[in-house]
Amino acid sequence: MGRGGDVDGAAGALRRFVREAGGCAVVDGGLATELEAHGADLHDELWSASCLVSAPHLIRKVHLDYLDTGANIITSASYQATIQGFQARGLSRERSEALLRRSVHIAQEARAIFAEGWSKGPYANHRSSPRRPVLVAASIGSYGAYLADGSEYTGDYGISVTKETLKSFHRRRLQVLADAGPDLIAFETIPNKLEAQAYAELLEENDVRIPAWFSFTSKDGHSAASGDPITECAAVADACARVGAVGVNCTAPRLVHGLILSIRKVTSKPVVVYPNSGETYVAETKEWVESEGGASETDFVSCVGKWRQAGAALVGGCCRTSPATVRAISWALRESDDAVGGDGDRDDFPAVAVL
Ligand SMILES: C[S+](C)CC[C@H](N)C(=O)O
Ligand SMILES: N[C@@H](CCS)C(=O)O
Ligand SMILES: [Zn+2]
Repeated sequence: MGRGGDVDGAAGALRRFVREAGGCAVVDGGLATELEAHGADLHDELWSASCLVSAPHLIRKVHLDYLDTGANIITSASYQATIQGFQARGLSRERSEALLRRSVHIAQEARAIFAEGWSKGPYANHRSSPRRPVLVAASIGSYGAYLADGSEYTGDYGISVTKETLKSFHRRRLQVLADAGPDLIAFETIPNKLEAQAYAELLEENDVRIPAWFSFTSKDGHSAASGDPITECAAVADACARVGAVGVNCTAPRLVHGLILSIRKVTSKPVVVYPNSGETYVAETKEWVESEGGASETDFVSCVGKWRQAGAALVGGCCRTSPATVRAISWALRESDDAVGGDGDRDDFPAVAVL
């Protein structure tokens, strides 16, 4: 990824990847959700990052399950992994940084195991084997994730938190994760414009050469969780050449279509959407409860073709979605591909590609 003049660098790289993935790339589903489904207890300030210490093998298994069900992008277990959060638990700075790097390496190991399985499989030497490219995204959860109070769904950090606060909070973590060698950096559940601005400045100042995506949360379909218009938030991402895709995650499925249309008004970068199940998160108990008018997983997958038509180029799931959701998304995209006369490249035969 070039600096300065290479203005379409990150977006161009993502566009090429999406094309290679068959016209729409499949993002994995909820990582924390699936860790819990396998018995992990995430009632902890570190949430899913606690598994980096207690159950790295489980993280690798969940990544593999998402690869097995069709994901083109797997997202590391670093969403709530922060140096500050680990240090608050008595870990040294060195150990905290090692855990951040480990989150990326676990995902890379899963990809290697997956590719190895296929290379020994019945299609290994098939001349016409189609390819399934796979990228590892390093997750960076918002400041609200670290606060562990659900503020990634409100954007309410208090007036004492400035752009500089956010930059100094994220700076070293971003550098450590970038140095671990992921293919992408996924800035997830961004609840306000201020944090997007902080990330954009950090990407430039730290000269991060790995393509990023900015993914916001929304509760109303028009604005980020804080109330900042989604068009203004997406415009921050659009203005940063190091951002390759813009979108929303951990947002109710019923809001996604309108959000795609709004985002497309201010950017031509690929749009990424990976909604949650439509349920509501209760931070005090760290449990999910049914929302009024919430969509079920089935409703969500039936919308995938429409989201693609609206311009989504990367589609997956967030909290309360599973490998079954990802399998269904993958199939839905294949169907929509057929409907729009796509090139039919989507398949079950993987090959590893790096941007
Ligand atoms: C995306 S939310 C469900 C992550 C967990 C939250 N930051 C918490 O610690 O409660
Ligand atoms: N990548 C994270 C996002 C949480 S909102 C996860 O799936 O657990
Ligand atoms: Zn989520």
